[in-house]
Amino acid sequence: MSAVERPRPATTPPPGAEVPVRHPDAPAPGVSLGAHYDECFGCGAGQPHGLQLEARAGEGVAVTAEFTVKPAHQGAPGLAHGGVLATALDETLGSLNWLMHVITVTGRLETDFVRPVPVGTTLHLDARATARVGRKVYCTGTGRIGGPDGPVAVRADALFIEVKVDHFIENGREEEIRAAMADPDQTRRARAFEVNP
Ligand SMILES: CCCCCCCC(=O)SCCNC(=O)CCNC(=O)[C@H](O)C(C)(C)COP(=O)(O)OP(=O)(O)OC[C@H]1O[C@@H](n2cnc3c(N)ncnc32)[C@H](O)[C@@H]1OP(=O)(O)O
Repeated sequence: MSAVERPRPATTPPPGAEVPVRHPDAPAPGVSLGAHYDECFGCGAGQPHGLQLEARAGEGVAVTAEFTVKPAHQGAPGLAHGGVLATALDETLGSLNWLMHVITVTGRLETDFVRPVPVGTTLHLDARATARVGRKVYCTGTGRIGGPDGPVAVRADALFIEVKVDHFIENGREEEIRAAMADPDQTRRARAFEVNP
């Protein structure tokens, strides 16, 4: 099949796609996004073996984040599990929705594992939204070791799909949904589902 006939990858925006727009109420560059949900495996403090990833707003629709690989995150001896690294990228990319004030879920996540990541390493992540088409948000991200400008260890392109809050309410387990909705803190309640207050 020639390059002309080859179908465009699902994570590559089509020509003429809209440029993602930062919401006027998005956190200022440098501001920590905090955890969107305490029990989130990616960012919540309530998950002792979770990634406890910390993201902060960047310029435009971009974020940076750090995650330190713990012994609980191993695949091969002394090395991070690839699925955990993909989770770190998924979480970082997912946090872009907070800057656009849309609710999205991951539809597709294409990950390249470029270098092994030893336990104890801090992965420096960055992500940005590149395009929007209807409910589809295209984004890309990298994870570097040795510092924010260090060599790339993992990278991903992803397609997130905008959903209504019903996506979580109708599909989530009832006890967690009830608890999250009963949270007296309005921002925390909203952010559990990534709904903007
Ligand atoms: C800070 C927040 C961090 C959050 C943590 C990180 C994010 C996550 O991990 S979210 C959890 C993982 N993801 C999920 O559980 C999602 C499960 N999937 C679903 O619920 C559904 O398949 C969903 C909602 C993505 C799409 O379903 P639905 O709403 O019916 O949309 P559908 O009409 O099928 O698709 C909409 C468009 O997206 C495209 N699309 C949907 N899924 C994919 C996919 N996997 N690959 C490529 N394209 C896709 C469709 O082709 C369609 O495109 P077009 O508009 O051009 O026809």
